[in-house]
Amino acid sequence: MIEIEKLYKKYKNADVFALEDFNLTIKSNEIHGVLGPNGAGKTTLMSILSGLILPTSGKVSIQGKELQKDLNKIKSLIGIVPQEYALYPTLTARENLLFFGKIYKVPSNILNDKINLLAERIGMNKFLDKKIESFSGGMKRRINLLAGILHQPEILFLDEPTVGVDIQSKLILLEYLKELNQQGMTIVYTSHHMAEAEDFCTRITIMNLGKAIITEEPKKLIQEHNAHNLEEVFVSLTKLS
Ligand SMILES: Nc1ncnc2c1ncn2[C@@H]1O[C@H](COP(=O)(O)OP(=O)(O)OP(=O)(O)O)[C@@H](O)[C@H]1O
Repeated sequence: MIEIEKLYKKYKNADVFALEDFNLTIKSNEIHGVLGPNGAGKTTLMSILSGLILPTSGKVSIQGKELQKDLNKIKSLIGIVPQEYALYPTLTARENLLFFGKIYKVPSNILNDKINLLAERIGMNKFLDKKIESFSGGMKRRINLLAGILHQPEILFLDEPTVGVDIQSKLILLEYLKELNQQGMTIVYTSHHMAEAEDFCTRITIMNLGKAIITEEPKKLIQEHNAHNLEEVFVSLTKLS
């Protein structure tokens, strides 16, 4: 479970808060979508939850551990798949994954087998010994995902994992993420694709201007707003006033 209370973030030299009185509880085993227009604060939130940047104030606890106090313990419980590729282009996919496996302290006697197994699951086993620079966007995203889950985290943070991805890679990614969720992984993801989020997420939070506007199951939200789909609800709740 992730508990976020009264979270504020103001970047140096910024005039406004990127996050302002942000409160949210993400339950275990959810696929939780964090949705919002450009600049809403999604990446800022994900970066704080992943321990990459510090909040200005507020409290975050992950699996009962306070983020600022127990960051090292929390880091072994979480996986991070950032918006930008975290991969070294001149190394092969396998070399990249070996590197991430070592950082996350995956035992070296099982690391290579694990890489083979996971790569096979997402259709990348034939490409493991090819350099990242030769990969399409979808292939990079698939390897990027494996880099974030090699250590079997309890919670996975994904920032726009399907951007620049062809439909085949997208389906493979989403199907595999659902499978990981069924095996017990909590998934927190950001996206601008409302149709994708509607189908993929068990609950979503719509945020705007640094604040959480609403948290609900997509179907309930659509019903409650008498809308046809999530996009309609999203547009009406984030309208510029
Ligand atoms: N490093 C930074 N320094 C100063 N301001 C920043 C920085 N990063 C983000 N911001 C500001 O914080 C606010 C929230 O940005 P953030 O990137 O978290 O939004 P987002 O919802 O992820 O947007 P997008 O959908 O475009 O990725 C914006 O006003 C942005 O300009």
